[in-house]
Amino acid sequence: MNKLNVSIIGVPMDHGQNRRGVDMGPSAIRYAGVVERIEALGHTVTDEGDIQIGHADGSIDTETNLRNLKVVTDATEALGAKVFEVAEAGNFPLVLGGDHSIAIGTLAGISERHENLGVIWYDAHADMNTSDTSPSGNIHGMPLAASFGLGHEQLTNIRGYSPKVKPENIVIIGARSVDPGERELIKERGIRVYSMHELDKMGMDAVIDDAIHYLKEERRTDAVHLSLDLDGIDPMYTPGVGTPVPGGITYRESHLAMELLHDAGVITSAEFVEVNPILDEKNRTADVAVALIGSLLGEKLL
Ligand SMILES: NC(=[NH2+])NCCC[C@H](N)C(=O)O
Ligand SMILES: [Mn+2]
Ligand SMILES: [Mn+2]
Repeated sequence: MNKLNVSIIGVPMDHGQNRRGVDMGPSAIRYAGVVERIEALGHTVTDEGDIQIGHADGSIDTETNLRNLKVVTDATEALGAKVFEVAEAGNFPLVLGGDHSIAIGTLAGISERHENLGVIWYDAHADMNTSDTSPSGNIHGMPLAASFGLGHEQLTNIRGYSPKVKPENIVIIGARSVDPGERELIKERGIRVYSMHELDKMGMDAVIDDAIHYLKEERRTDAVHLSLDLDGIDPMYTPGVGTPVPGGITYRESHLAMELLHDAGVITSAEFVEVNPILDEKNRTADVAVALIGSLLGEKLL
């Protein structure tokens, strides 16, 4: 099997939403043994440490309807630079969140190196709001829209270019909570969504197969980023998330998904986000994140 040089980048940020504690996600995932788990598979791991995150007061700006815009912009800019640097060096970027707003930075760093990036968004949510449609002002509900160029200019223009991805190169898996503005965008931009409905009908095996075929054969993407929000999984397995939605993907289905993605060899970068140790039970959610990272990077029973 292909051995990787994995670069771990922690992003202890909780300013993209309003439940404190998700900034401790990177420590919890490290504590759950992520480095050892990856090294045991024969990969080399460099822990690049954490991106510096500023302070913010948590208020929503009345003019922009955005919470903590400045600090999120600064953090995603710094993350984008780091991701670009490690990817340029030939390493596999593995970003640990932190709330999902950090994906704005990850995608900014990754996409700069690719003509036709694909994205798999494993999430209960579509994260496709803009400041105009957001019910919360929370930037963690906006990274996908920002990455295809919609929303506040400071969010769309990280690293000085926009858009980062084509909407047709995005696949969402696990959606079950979608806001009205997001629903419109999904239809209008032709974004491929495997909601819980499709997952139940087709099964995870066929969903991943279909998604890979779509991204590689139809869309001809030259790299695929996996953005995995732990709330995509059912909260009975991952209680430590800020916006849990019942009726989610199971633990077993999620492992199968990671194994199939590994076997297909399509994923070129990944991030695991929204682990909130304050809301968790005995670090279970971080343990699931580490186990899924193991499967994604080649762990097998026998
Ligand atoms: N990354 C997440 N957990 N996002 C949750 C977003 C929830 C809701 N759609 C919002 O815009 O506020
Ligand atoms: Mn989510
Ligand atoms: Mn999300």
